[in-house]
Amino acid sequence: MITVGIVGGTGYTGVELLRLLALHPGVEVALITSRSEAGRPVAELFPSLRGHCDLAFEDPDDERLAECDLVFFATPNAVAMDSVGHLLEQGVKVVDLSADFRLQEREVWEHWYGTTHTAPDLIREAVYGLPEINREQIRGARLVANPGCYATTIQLGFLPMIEAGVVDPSRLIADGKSGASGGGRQARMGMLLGEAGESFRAYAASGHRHGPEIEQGLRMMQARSAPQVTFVPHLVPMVRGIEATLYAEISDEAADFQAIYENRFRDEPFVDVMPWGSLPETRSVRGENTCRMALHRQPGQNRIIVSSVTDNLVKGAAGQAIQNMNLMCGFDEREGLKAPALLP
Ligand SMILES: NC(=O)C1=CN([C@@H]2O[C@H](COP(=O)(O)OP(=O)(O)OC[C@H]3O[C@@H](n4cnc5c(N)ncnc54)[C@H](OP(=O)(O)O)[C@@H]3O)[C@@H](O)[C@H]2O)C=CC1
Ligand SMILES: CC(=O)N[C@@H](CCC(=O)OP(=O)(O)O)C(=O)O
Repeated sequence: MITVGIVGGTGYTGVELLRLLALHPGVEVALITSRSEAGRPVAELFPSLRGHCDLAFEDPDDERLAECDLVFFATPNAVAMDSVGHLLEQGVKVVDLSADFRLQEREVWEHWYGTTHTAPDLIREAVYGLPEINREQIRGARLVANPGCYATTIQLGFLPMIEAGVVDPSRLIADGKSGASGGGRQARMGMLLGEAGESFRAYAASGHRHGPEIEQGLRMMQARSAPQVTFVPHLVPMVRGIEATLYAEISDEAADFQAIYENRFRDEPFVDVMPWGSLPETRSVRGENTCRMALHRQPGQNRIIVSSVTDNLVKGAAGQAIQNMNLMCGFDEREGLKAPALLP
């Protein structure tokens, strides 16, 4: 049994960690932080956790966190970096759901996140937490940078064709759509029902911070030339889910893409390749730690198309964080993550 702490327990990914960890037989959640709700019982704010969690929120305190075996940071960007060094020194493992340790180049991180990195020495140590490409490094890591939700959905969708070298990595397109929970639980005008409901729009079309994260991930997959991805996200008036439609130009006409994808992910517990021509839906992964995808090609065209879906709060965040914790702490990778999707 290990003890874990969650920093940011009132946010969408924090409460999703609580929901999933309630069913994990090897984990005791020992403390949950919130500055705005300190002192309030967790199950009072989230009645779905009545009977599963008898803790009250407490103010974040590094000394208290240092009593845990592992700490999840489910906090906005640029928060974890101030505490991680101290926790690692105290022998605590860390999974950071924010972006603080995802980008290996400090200057690139500072450009996209608009602030100075306060723990640059830890950037090199952090392991990018996409188990499908980094499983062995994650097992030995003290600090895991959990990938972004779009980045997970898009990197997994491109992974087999990039590794196999059967497309041009410099001409990739990723058309992403996310539900509103991807933007977090804090109040924002653009996320109000009256603003985002009954409507559909692109955002960050001139550059999103997951763009460099996706390209860095594709470089780890051994792209033969520098990968370039045109990524445009969209906000969909639903709560959970991401669908990414990916386009790549085929460089090897003899390649059997369906076989490449099925072989690459055959032993992956959390990636599902559907039959050729299928259309995965976000609701097929709602609440589930799965990335589900399917391949298409239009007649007479040299583009391969992949439709890839995840639940942004599960495989895109809390589920993947628990998958990483399982690897770091020697549990079965699937522990606590076996439940199928919620339908309808
Ligand atoms: N939502 C999603 O789909 C995904 C989110 N992520 C990333 O995960 C992280 C959490 O996201 P999400 O759950 O949506 O965020 P929310 O905005 O919903 O929640 C943020 C949480 O952090 C706490 N918090 C805020 N500021 C601080 C601070 N300075 N110190 C300590 N705690 C703080 C808040 O509580 P309080 O203010 O009361 O302390 C709250 O509990 C973000 O970095 C996000 O980018 C990654 C993948 C997907
Ligand atoms: C709908 C919506 O706003 N989605 C978020 C998803 C990104 C996210 O959560 O990623 P980080 O972990 O890098 O912050 C966004 O586009 O900013």
